[in-house]
Amino acid sequence: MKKIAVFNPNAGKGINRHQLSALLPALQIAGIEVWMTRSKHDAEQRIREWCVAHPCEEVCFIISGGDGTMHEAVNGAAGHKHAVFASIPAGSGNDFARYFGGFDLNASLPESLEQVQYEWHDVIRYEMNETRTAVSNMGAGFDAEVAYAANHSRIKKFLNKLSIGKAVYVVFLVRLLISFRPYTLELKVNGEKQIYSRVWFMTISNQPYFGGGMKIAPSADTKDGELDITVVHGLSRLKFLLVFGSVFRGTHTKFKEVSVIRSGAVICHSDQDVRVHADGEDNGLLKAGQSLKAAAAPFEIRTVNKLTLDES
Ligand SMILES: Nc1ncnc2c1ncn2[C@@H]1O[C@H](COP(=O)(O)OP(=O)(O)OP(=O)(O)O)[C@@H](O)[C@H]1O
Repeated sequence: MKKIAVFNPNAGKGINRHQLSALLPALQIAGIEVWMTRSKHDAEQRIREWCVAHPCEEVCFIISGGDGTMHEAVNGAAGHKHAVFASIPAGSGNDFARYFGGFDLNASLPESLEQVQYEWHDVIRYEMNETRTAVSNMGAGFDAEVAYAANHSRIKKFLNKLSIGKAVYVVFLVRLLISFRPYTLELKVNGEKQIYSRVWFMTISNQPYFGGGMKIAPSADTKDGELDITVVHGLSRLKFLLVFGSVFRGTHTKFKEVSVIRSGAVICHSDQDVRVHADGEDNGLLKAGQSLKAAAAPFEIRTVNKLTLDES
């Protein structure tokens, strides 16, 4: 199988920039083509071009970056049935690798990649301004605002260099806790309409983790053909902070203000403009009254089976 390793030098604290040059000869000897992304959207664009040029070729895209780079890769390869994805986690959050597994960027990488097996998983196919795919999760509201503010801040890079990149989220979490305006959300799920008021955020999950290790949807499973929808609503600012803290342990679902719904598809409407993310990447504003449609697309993605690798 053809193997292409895609490195995002901008991800996380920049380990790719520092470690890749030492590993390049080994990757080349192993016949692994290496691309370094040049800008945002470059990975998606180049993968799309490669897939169009090689419609029938089996290929493994080994993505070294964070969830945003994997999101781009999966969307670049959309429709190419012969693609497999592997992760070398190098981002700040790395929720893809936390669930699907990942490889270390070290001298044994080419050898490890020789032994892998693959598994099919569901993805989230969503439609807002265009039709796209999310691998791990997407959401609307407070969390998307925090991610947007953090990713557009100058201090993220600085904190990443100090290996405390996640601290930037705490800074903006506190700031937005004061200014965020909860919204009214209408969901169409399982043939029913449900309305939630004072919504802080809503996530649509394919797998349990989001936001860099928070277990927002503890029961989510990428092979059940269902989306796990979590709505956090009707809370004071103080209680929201308490519930948000409990997400790290996955105990938030005990609160009555946290609704969990499982459905194959969902249509969302908000009463005000609300920010949306997909795999932690900003997806713009869902305008008041605009539809966000999402559905589980069963067994649409093949990822490297890390467990098999560990056992071999
Ligand atoms: N060469 C590049 N220069 C600037 N930005 C890039 C480049 N290559 C990719 N990007 C962008 O960098 C952003 C951050 O990448 P990514 O999300 O993978 O890392 P992260 O934010 O550190 O990790 P995580 O999403 O897991 O928290 C993405 O939006 C991606 O599109």
